[in-house]
Amino acid sequence: MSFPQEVKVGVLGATGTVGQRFIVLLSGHPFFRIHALGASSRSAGQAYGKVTKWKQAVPVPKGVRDMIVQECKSNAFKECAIVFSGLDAEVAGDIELEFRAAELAVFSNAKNHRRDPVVPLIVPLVNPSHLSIIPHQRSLQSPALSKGFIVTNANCSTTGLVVPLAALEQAFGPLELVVVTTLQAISGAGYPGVPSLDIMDNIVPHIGGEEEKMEWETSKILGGLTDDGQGFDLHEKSPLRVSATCTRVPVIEGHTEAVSVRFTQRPPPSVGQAREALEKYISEAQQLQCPSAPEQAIYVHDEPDRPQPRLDRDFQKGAGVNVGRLRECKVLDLKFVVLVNNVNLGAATSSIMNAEIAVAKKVIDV
Ligand SMILES: NC(=O)C1=CN([C@@H]2O[C@H](COP(=O)(O)OP(=O)(O)OC[C@H]3O[C@@H](n4cnc5c(N)ncnc54)[C@H](OP(=O)(O)O)[C@@H]3O)[C@@H](O)[C@H]2O)C=CC1
Ligand SMILES: N[C@@H](CC(=O)OP(=O)(O)O)C(=O)O
Repeated sequence: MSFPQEVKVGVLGATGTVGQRFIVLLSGHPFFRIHALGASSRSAGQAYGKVTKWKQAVPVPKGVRDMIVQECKSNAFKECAIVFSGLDAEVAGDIELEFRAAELAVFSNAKNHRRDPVVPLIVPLVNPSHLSIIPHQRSLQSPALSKGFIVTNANCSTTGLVVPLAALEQAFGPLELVVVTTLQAISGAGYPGVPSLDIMDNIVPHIGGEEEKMEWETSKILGGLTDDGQGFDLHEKSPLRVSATCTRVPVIEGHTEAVSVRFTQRPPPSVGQAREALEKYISEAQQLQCPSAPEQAIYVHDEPDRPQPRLDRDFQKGAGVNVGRLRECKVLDLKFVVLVNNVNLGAATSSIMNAEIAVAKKVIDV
């Protein structure tokens, strides 16, 4: 696969937790070049390095430190072929619509447009085929667009869940039931996020709206397109029931999830068969040789005490999914533990990989 030499990109919400990870990843990217940065009026007009409460483990990249942060208005981003959004969901909806209307390709982390019937919700290691709805999305705008569109990536916990589920469905047919309990890192709540007095020495057994997102998004991602290619079938030919419990734990980065699944296929696959299917799973992002794709989409740990967030969240630059403790479930069929880096594959890495796939598939003309 040959990629272009240089593609100008912008980052909205550049000062936030996800925005900062975008900056780190894009600064070392082989062909995406950071051209414009946007945030709120509190930050606009000031140098990025001065206004950002930088929390990454590497210094602010030199080329970005002195860039002036813009207001999130499309005019300041018109030279960008791609705009990544790490905007607060309070404002992301309208800003992203304005950018799309200005013929910009928007790759968003925010939840606002995920349920839109013509906006693809793409986890790059699972369903890049959903990009094929974009011409229809453009045709529905008034006036119809030739370049602009919105692609969203999923909730960070959903992202970690659907990769092993996709591998199991590909090998053994539709799943029927999924029960998942998450232990989510505090970075998932942005900065400054959860007060230290709430999370130290504690577990908070509720994250507003999170369980509903996991239960709904999973079917859109694992389902296909409708027969006319103009909508999503939401896995409706074989309805998938998902029950999620989401908790916040005192971990800085990396969401852990305990998952049990039941297959429609009887008898269900054995532990050994499932292990092989998970390990052999190859995503389209890998086949297209996207630079941000992991070498292995799912790494299966055999040690009984892995995956662990502190040890495994940066494996493969946080671009793959860790699975461990694969075993029989005495209530459903199989159970296992997932670890996903919520800020990388759960957010910035997925957006970047989605954009790489869109470039590779020529959805974006660069
Ligand atoms: N953190 C995570 O693990 C994940 C987050 N997400 C989603 O990604 C998005 C960003 O999350 P996160 O980085 O954690 O959030 P943060 O709160 O850390 O950052 C929010 C960003 O939005 C900007 N912003 C706030 N208000 C406005 C406004 N009125 N106009 C323009 N920009 C504004 C902020 O700019 P300023 O600094 O100027 O205020 C900041 O850059 C959210 O939608 C979140 O739900 C998705 C998956 C995972
Ligand atoms: N709610 C997630 C992060 C997030 O912002 O999710 P979403 O993009 O679905 O709103 C967490 O707390 O870990």
